[in-house]
Amino acid sequence: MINVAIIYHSGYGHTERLAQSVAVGVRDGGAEAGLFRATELATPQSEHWTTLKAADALIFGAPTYMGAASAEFKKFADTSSHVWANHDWKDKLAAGFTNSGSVAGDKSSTLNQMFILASQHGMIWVPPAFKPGFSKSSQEYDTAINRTGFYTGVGTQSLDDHGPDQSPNAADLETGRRLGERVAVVAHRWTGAQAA
Ligand SMILES: Cc1cc2nc3c(=O)[nH]c(=O)nc-3n(C[C@H](O)[C@H](O)[C@H](O)COP(=O)(O)O)c2cc1C
Repeated sequence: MINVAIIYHSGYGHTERLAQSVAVGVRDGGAEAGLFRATELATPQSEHWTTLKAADALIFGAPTYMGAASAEFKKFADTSSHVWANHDWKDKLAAGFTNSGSVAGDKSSTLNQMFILASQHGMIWVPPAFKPGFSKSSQEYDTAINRTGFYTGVGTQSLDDHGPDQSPNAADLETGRRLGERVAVVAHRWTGAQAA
């Protein structure tokens, strides 16, 4: 069975909600989903590195803090240099998601960081391939899929005065779910495995 690992950080829970939706999508795509906190992968001694080595795809997730992935996610990325040395992740699929308070908020920087991390590992990047859902007067910002209009990965918006039980909204969570589903579907094509 295809195995997809989602490695994420979330300081206040909003990105964690998104990560959970991405995991639902992976399962909807017929694959197994594992959720891993980046803080549990802060040292090379973590047992989770073995699990990641066996995965078919890795999906990276982090909040955008000060125009970049959070420091905890960056710590995980830096620690991954020990598997970079062995090319453990070469030819695995990769994708990314981020959440932040502003509509834009420099989320592109975080998604580019994840794309570069994947490229340094020799991974194959899977963009969401969703059209921007809010670019016509007939569309509603609050209900649009990919309402923030990113192509590199999924970028959602949570309101700073709302808790993770309220925000990101249903459309953003659905956008994350679709990313997980897409990665699972592409992983089946890439590996030739049958969907479960
Ligand atoms: C230290 C810090 C820096 C932040 N920087 C940004 C930023 O650059 N752009 C933005 O849109 N929001 C920014 N925010 C808002 C967060 O992205 C937002 O609160 C998000 O929901 C946090 O996700 P989390 O709950 O998963 O930690 C920042 C928040 C914090 C705490």
